Amino acid sequence: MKELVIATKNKGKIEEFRAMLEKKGIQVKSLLDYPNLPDVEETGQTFYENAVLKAETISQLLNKPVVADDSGLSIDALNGEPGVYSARYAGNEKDDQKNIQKVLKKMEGVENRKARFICVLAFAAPDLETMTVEGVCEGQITTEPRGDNGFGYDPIFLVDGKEKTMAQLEQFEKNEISHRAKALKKLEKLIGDWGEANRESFNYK
Ligand SMILES: O=c1[nH]c(=O)c2ncn([C@@H]3O[C@H](COP(=O)(O)OP(=O)(O)OP(=O)(O)O)[C@@H](O)[C@H]3O)c2[nH]1
Ligand SMILES: [Mg+2]
Repeated sequence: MKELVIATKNKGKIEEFRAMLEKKGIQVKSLLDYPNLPDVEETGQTFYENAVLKAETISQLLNKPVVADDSGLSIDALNGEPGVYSARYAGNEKDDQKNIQKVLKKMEGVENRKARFICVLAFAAPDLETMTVEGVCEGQITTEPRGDNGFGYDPIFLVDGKEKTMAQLEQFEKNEISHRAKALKKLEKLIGDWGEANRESFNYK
């Protein structure tokens, strides 16, 4: 089986990449499989900068092809917050419940609830120019959490065109419409079939 390293420690992301890629014969590894690697500090101002930083740093350290995901929630009425700070919006402990409560508090009484999830994927490989793609999923912020699936802000994100929050969708349904799924589809178009990417230049094992 071919393998692909996703430069993330986020278990929610890892699960989604596994579900989307393993059915194509790609075994997904994550930074949890490489516990000795240093943390990559997300110093960028944009999803693009952070995704490229994570992908290139880890690809250089492992000398392998690596995909990194930098993603977040952008709320119109909050001028795009929490944005690149989505994971740490309510503090460095990256607590999903605290992040949700902070958003709901800021959105109290706010009429315009329009928001979107954004996912930028960067693909870096030895001797290859790094590629980036973006996927967007539009929706509305609810007034209270609903549903137990997914991770992050999923329970307060009502997906446009569905009468459910992202956390009320089954994983396979989220993986049909999510920002991450859309970005991955674009990346697959750029790379071609992951099997095709299994060339020496990509150093797949
Ligand atoms: O409800 C959600 N459904 C999603 O599908 C989703 N995708 C991203 N997010 C939020 O944005 C942060 C990413 O920040 P992020 O890209 O820096 O990742 P992270 O720090 O969690 O892990 P890593 O990949 O950097 O190791 C996450 O923690 C979440 O709060 C999501 N929330
Ligand atoms: Mg992060």
